[in-house]
Amino acid sequence: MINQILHTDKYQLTMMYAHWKQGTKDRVRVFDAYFRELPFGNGFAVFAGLQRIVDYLNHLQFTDEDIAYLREQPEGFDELFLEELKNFKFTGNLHAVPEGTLVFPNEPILRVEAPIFQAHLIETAILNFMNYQTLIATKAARIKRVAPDDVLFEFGSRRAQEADAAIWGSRAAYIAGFNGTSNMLAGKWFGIPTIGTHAHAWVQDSASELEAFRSFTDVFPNHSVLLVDTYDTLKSGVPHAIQVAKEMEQRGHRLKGIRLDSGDLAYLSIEARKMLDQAGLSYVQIIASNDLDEHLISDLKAQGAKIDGWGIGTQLITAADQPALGGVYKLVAKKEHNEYVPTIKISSNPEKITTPGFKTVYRIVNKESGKAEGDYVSFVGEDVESQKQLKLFDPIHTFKQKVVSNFTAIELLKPIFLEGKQVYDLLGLPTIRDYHQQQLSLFWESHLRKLNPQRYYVNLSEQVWNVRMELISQHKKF
Ligand SMILES: Nc1ncnc2c1ncn2[C@@H]1O[C@H](COP(=O)(O)OP(=O)(O)OP(=O)(O)O)[C@@H](O)[C@H]1O
Ligand SMILES: O=P(O)(O)OC[C@H]1O[C@H](OP(=O)(O)OP(=O)(O)O)[C@H](O)[C@@H]1O
Ligand SMILES: O=C(O)c1cccnc1
Repeated sequence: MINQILHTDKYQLTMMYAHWKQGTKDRVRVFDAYFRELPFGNGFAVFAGLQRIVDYLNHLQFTDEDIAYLREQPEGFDELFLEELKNFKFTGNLHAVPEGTLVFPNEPILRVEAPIFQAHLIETAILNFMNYQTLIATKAARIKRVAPDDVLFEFGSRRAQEADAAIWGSRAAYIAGFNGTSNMLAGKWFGIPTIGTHAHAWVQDSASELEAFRSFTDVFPNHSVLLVDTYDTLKSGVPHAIQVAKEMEQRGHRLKGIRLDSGDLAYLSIEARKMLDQAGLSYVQIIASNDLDEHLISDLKAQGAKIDGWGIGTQLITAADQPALGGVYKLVAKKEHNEYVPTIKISSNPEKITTPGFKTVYRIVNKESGKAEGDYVSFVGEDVESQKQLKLFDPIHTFKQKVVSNFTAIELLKPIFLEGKQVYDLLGLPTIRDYHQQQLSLFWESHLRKLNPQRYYVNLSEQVWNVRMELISQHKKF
């Protein structure tokens, strides 16, 4: 991977410089990364982005060219500071939840503990990778929920917000259960199965539609999916596909599928299915594409559409109905004399008040039902695992509470880097996909449904809640 050290906001560098000037650059600080609101009105988000974050941290280095560029800046960075940057490397700790984990608002998904000099620099890139990939994995999970048994193809490269988004978005969709991508680079880099049909141009460029189908299937006798809507789907495209499929049968081959890319996909798929079945071609699959998303797919299913596979591009890869996840990276503790001193950011908007302290997060799973009861944010070092009972209460509406016993507390944050060294072996994509499915099985259906899901609570331990309240009253002059 490439060195992206200057993929940061300028204010990170100016704060670094100011710390360097004041002699405070090595103070160790703790930052939490989290988001405040779930995207798409969904009941959960799917964390993705860790692989890229790990690559990024492993390759952080200011090159001579980077330094020369910084030297040109009007702020006039001191030569000794630029010299210092030459030795820059990440020496801190990073904890994160594994990719594929279901995550919820206001819980730390990632925790950085590092000299402030480093912790500032990496904020922008970490949020950039986490926000985009988590957004796309979440969108993909919504699509997967409405078509759990169908084949889902990610077709978005041409419409993605540039190349990185296409490639990493494709990976995020695969984590959430997509079956393949049309993007060859994503296939090469990540081992995602690649698939492709053909474009209208193939048909337009041939002497006739029939000729186009014959020549394509001659070249790919076992992998052809024919696009049937170039001229007239039911009068021309499907009959020609049937004719060619029958000819293929004579040679011992099977047409894999047809693709519908326009018109009324419910009506056309039902009619095409009938025509294929009547011709004895029930094995030929019907793939649909055309600006699809989870709403359209679920609507098409309700209309009885006979579609086996879905090619999904624009709406998925651009998260068109909510193109950004508002994940943030906030200072929560200062390490002083080996103690973590909690720090808070107050806001007139209660949702923006941070949760102070050096914290971790547990998923509280009921041993009897096997289902998650809620997440529990505590200070690192609080003994959560061996407690007999745990009081879960909503941090804002504290009267909403329940006591759980007979539970397992699973710590979600795992050590990824310790003192700058990667200590976590990144999981392979098949393992991440399986893990994601296991994660889903921990949750009641009511939290997973697409429309108006039941809220899943993220609770604070009493200690965290008390410190938060103390700091609010210290700082806020009502
Ligand atoms: N039965 C259906 N119910 C609801 N939406 C549908 C149905 N069939 C298709 N759609 C969707 O309606 C939208 C309308 O498509 P569009 O305006 O592109 O028309 P089109 O017939 O596909 O024309 P074009 O040739 O320009 O692609 C698409 O997002 C498509 O997926
Ligand atoms: O619709 P999406 O979900 O983004 O999926 C990708 C689209 O890309 C291709 O279309 P093309 O680029 O040929 O343009 P079109 O939309 O006019 O068919 C394909 O035929 C799909 O329609
Ligand atoms: O292979 C396809 O059919 C395909 C790939 C990308 C975009 N649209 C269609």
